[in-house]
Amino acid sequence: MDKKKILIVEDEYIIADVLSNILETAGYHICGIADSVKEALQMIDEFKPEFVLLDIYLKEKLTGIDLAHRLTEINIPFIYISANSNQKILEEAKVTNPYGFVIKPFREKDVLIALDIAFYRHEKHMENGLRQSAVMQKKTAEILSSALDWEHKILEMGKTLQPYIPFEFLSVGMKQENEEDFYEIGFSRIGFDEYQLIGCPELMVITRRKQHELARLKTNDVAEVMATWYNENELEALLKKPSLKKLFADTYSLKSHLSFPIPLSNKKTCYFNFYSRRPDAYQADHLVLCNRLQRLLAGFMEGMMDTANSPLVSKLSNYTVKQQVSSLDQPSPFSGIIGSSHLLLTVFDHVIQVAKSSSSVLILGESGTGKEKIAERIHSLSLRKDKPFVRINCAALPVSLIDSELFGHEKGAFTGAHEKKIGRFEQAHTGTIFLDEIGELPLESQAKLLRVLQEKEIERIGGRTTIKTDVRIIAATNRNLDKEVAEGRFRLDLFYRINVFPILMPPLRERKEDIADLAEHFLSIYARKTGKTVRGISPEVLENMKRYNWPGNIRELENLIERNVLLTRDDMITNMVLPTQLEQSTSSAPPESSVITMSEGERAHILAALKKCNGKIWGEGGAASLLNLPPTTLNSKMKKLGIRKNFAS
Ligand SMILES: Nc1ncnc2c1ncn2[C@@H]1O[C@H](COP(=O)(O)OP(=O)(O)OP(=O)(O)O)[C@@H](O)[C@H]1O
Repeated sequence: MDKKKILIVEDEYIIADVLSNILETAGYHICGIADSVKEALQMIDEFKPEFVLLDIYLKEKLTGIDLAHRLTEINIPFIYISANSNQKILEEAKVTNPYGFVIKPFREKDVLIALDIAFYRHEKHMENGLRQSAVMQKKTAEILSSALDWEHKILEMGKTLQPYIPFEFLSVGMKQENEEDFYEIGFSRIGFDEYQLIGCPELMVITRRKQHELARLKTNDVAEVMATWYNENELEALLKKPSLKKLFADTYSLKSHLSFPIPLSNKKTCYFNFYSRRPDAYQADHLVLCNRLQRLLAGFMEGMMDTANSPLVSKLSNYTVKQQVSSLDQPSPFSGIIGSSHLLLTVFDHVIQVAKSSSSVLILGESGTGKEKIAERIHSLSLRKDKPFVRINCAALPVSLIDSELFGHEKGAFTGAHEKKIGRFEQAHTGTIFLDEIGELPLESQAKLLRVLQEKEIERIGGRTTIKTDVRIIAATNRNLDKEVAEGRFRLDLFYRINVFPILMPPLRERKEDIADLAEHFLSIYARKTGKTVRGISPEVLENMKRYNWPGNIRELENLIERNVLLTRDDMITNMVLPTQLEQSTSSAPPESSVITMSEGERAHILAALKKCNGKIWGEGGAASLLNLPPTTLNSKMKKLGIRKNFAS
């Protein structure tokens, strides 16, 4: 087997030497040791290392963080090895997306594990990258040969790019040589697969500007010569003076921007300008992608110029764009998952990006934000969709049963093991396992899980043989795993293994624009279930709902709508008591006229028990024993009723 080539960038000779010895002994080839960024760049040119170990402070002025940006551009993975634990530096280092971070002084084991994980993650990353290129090429050919009109062809191209370069607004045009050349077409994203075409006529209406004013504004746009990204502050600085970019940013509340100019073979330049409402949507990774896509997109745009009536080669005055909203006839892959906020659309893009690979996915987010729903969707969009999807809630299992539940046991393996048991991993063979609340997994089981992920085989408890398994892992947690790792409750190596592709579920309070759609969705479900005719929710109640903070997120909203559908005597919900208000009213005697539903009664009862036990659930003096319930049942009831573990609702 070829030895992997590693470059060490470290200015302390002794440390560099120790590292070099450790790595050579472990079977790596050290192709060089550089003590400054300048020397490192020369060695990279000469030796083409596959991996770089990087100290932060080096000889001369440039730091390891400066070099890291360059490494990302040329797609060489790296980890930092540094004594610096200053928060500001760590933050700056984190932005460069390293594959790991080892703090000095280090143990031999730390370095080797960090490298092993880094190679594994890079491989997954490359695998995704290669898949992306193949998908893009196929899609480009399909779009060019399709019967769509040119606007929709460009839109289709934008949609193909969306999972990799996210945007809420995309404008595509040609570099302008004079005002007459004005051509620009915009697409504003309004749903997962819905975009509004914004041509010049629409822009004139929306912004109340005349065509020549728009053309003049466009001459003020900075015309980048290479792909460049601007995050919030940089974009503000760029858009100080009036320009077309500024007009887009102001009109659509856009906060970051990636400009991607594409030189064509006829010496002209066209560009794809991406904008996002997130302040930091673009990073160095996107530049790498732009480099890779440049030829493909140039070919696409040249193909577009050959299309009959292409406005790319005629003047704007020759065409008008029909106002239209594009939506495909096929059902959305996210039907049933309600919302069109840009934060949720970003989640959808990530799902599309990762679903078809077999990479592990880590879904992070507060309780009730829809993590399980997303996990199911990743499975149903994957190539494993017809194979088992096995869910296991790590928090709901007593510690003593976790291993047998996950890996199974042989008959007689321990007292009470009367029968052989097939574990969840075996059940999930060729499919997906969803490890919900992975943050609750005890350290001992974490070690076993890590071994399963590394070796891809399991051993039943009491068994003598190993069993090969092919299982895709999706894990979820509402805990802050960074913090769990820092405090020693979660293994760093397991964290890196499962954190190959993180997806962050936004809390409902950060996407309040979705509240009305969600409320309507649950309203129609519960109206149907209860056989009641409830048509809607009054605008005042909706306003109130938007002001509320939703600590229990969508689950809480669902429960609340269920309760109100049951309680309402009208065909409209015109009065809704939000949980904070409800808590106050249930702690005193309920008003005589009000009806308390079963779940409200149950909720108040559980809250009272929790209060009495100071929030303790398990063991002696815990709420579970007071209520005479198994703790796992109490836990799931609390979840269903939107009661958090610290028993604040
Ligand atoms: N976008 C959505 N559209 C419709 N229903 C949703 C949406 N998101 C979540 N739900 C519903 O909200 C409830 C909670 O969702 P889910 O169980 O997926 O959350 P979770 O993040 O896994 O919660 P926990 O961490 O507590 O397990 C479920 O009934 C789910 O169907």
